Amino acid sequence: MLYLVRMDVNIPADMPAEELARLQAAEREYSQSLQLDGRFKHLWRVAGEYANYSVFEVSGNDELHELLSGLPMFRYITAHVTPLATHPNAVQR
Ligand SMILES: O=C(O)C[C@H]1C=CC(=O)O1
Repeated sequence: MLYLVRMDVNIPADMPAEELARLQAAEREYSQSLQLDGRFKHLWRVAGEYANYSVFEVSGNDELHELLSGLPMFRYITAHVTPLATHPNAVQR
């Protein structure tokens, strides 16, 4: 199944810079491992916001939840999940 996920990231203003750098490095490593194994299909920054739109291809809700809750930044992320279905007018490429 395909899911569109908007993630809004809210890092506490008082988080020490070293802790933030460690968190961002862990996030990159985890995120890129999912991109490389093919389950994290797209990752786009929302221009001007600390937010992203992501597309995941996974077996279903449980696997999506497992991946999202594994994000090192999960506790600082508000995620809005939209399941995607096939549009009948979409040109198959
Ligand atoms: O948008 C962000 O920076 C948070 C995040 C979620 C996946 C990822 O690689 O970074």
